[in-house]
Amino acid sequence: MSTQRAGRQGDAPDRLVGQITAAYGRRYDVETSAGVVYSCVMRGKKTGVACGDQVEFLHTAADQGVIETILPRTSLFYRSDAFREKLIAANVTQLVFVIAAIPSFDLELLDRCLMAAESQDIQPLILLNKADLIEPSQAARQALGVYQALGYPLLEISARITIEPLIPYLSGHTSLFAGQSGMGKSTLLNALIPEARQMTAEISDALDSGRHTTTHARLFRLDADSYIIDSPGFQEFGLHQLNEQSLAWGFVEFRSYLGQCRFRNCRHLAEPGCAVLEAVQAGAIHSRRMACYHKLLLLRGSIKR
Ligand SMILES: Nc1nc2c(ncn2[C@@H]2O[C@H](COP(=O)(O)OP(=O)(O)OP(=O)(O)O)[C@@H](O)[C@H]2O)c(=O)[nH]1
Ligand SMILES: [Zn+2]
Repeated sequence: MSTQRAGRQGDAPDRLVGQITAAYGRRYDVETSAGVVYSCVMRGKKTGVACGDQVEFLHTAADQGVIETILPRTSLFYRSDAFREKLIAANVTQLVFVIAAIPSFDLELLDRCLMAAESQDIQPLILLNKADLIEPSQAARQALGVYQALGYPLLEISARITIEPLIPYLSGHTSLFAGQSGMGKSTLLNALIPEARQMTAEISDALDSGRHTTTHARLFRLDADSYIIDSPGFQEFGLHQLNEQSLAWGFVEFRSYLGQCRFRNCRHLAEPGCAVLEAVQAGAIHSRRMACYHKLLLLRGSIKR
């Protein structure tokens, strides 16, 4: 990715198009197809722009701009609770969910990220990092077998040893790297894109955060048609944006049973003749996944307990 900055181009503000390559605070780096980077803010008090978004902006001064319009997106990966939305990345085609045996991982976060990806037609890839930790990885591999059986690709890797096996999976995609803190996202990214380490340090310095860790989403070019968006680690992932139907649809193994229940408006809780519950009883749907669905309904306030 070029780090060339914009120069002054006359008095009348030009209207330009570019892509958000970094989102920090209320400032955004926007890169044009010519590889020029502008530091932009949103017009007025508007928010709602994410790393990866294509935007129209006015070139106001030197390397500065004001974002006027967010162009239509192909996808938006985000989380939300009852009060606010946290946009993570736009226009991604693949979610690379990074997980590792150590520190301990939370499968519910994986379930939730899969929901968010499924609802936006983003293709998931589960990346089990730290495969060099042989014993602990054994247990993780077993736990992740459930997802493999659902058809989700699972790749084992050790970022410390080599990231070579990951490269073919990234080709032609805009991949979002997401996961809990400490799973090795930064190590992976630094191995894939050596200048990423420097950029993370620069942002930390600019924000005076004193921590050289991923605090904001950032887009990197891997090759001519492959991009990576790195995102800060998270410990929770709300899905308030998804209604009951979208939640049920997000569990891929429910899909063939949806529409088969006795009641058309079945919520798959305890209704008689529920095809999804019958599939759980028959062992065709994992009870932990069903429990996760019920918990998500409970959190939405859709069911009372
Ligand atoms: N054994 C082993 N350790 C690894 C591997 N990859 C990363 N680590 C270690 O795991 C720790 C966390 O790695 P990071 O790359 O900082 O993790 P992160 O997911 O970016 O964490 P945040 O920046 O907090 O989101 C570091 O001590 C790494 O050296 C690996 O393949 N094997
Ligand atoms: Zn049902």
